[in-house]
Amino acid sequence: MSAAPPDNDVLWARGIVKSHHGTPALRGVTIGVRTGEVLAITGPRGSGKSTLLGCLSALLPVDDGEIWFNSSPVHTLTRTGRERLRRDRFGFVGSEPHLVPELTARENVALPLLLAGAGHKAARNSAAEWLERLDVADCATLRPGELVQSQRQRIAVARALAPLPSVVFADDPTAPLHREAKDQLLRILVTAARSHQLTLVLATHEPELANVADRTLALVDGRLAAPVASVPRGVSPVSAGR
Ligand SMILES: Nc1ncnc2c1ncn2[C@@H]1O[C@H](COP(=O)(O)OP(=O)(O)OP(=O)(O)O)[C@@H](O)[C@H]1O
Repeated sequence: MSAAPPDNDVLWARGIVKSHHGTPALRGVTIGVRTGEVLAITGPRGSGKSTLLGCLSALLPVDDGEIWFNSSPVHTLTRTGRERLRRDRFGFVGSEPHLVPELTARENVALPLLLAGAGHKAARNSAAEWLERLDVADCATLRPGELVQSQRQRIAVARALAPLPSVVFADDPTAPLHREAKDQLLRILVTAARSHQLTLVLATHEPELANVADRTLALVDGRLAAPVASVPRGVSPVSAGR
């Protein structure tokens, strides 16, 4: 019989274990993500960051352990249930912006809103606002092939945030960018998440990028190490290993 997840955690996982074709990636990770926080997961390449984000975001089923979203179990959901949860409640930004090449930037950002049932005009207006917020309004009518990588990545961020998901997962979103564009994208992502009270879980192998987070946890070889930094914003710190 399991204990109930803490009330103020939007996501809570206990003892999650995950292997890829026999290669262990997570070896028993317990983690809570508080509503509205910016949580950075750091660790060297291969330490399990992407796998952890994949499990928390219901992309990957766990081999063992529990995951709860808003006090509802995720680990018992069927594939369809996980897909629905991802579509309705989560947003994603990867290191490569997977935009639809045939659509303009504005149409790419409007797409998830339309899929969620928004009207054409509302989706179009909201997409335009998000492009403005991310400082790429002038790209609205251009297609991904006409944009540079940093612009495409901003559009991918706009697309992930526009539906106002409960949790945004960003897996090394700045990886392909040069230093200045990295800092700008990260700043803009975190600012947008904070101003809309979105929870952001950010995986990065660049520890200095985690400075923007409220809390940083480090993964080492599929296990969480002790917290490496904590910048609480009016809330008391919580240990990694609850
Ligand atoms: N699809 C897969 N098939 C086989 N092994 C995998 C797969 N995905 C990840 N792994 C293995 O699982 C372990 C954790 O990988 P994961 O990608 O989660 O780490 P990471 O910290 O995100 O690394 P990176 O920073 O390089 O993205 C590694 O040993 C990796 O080789």
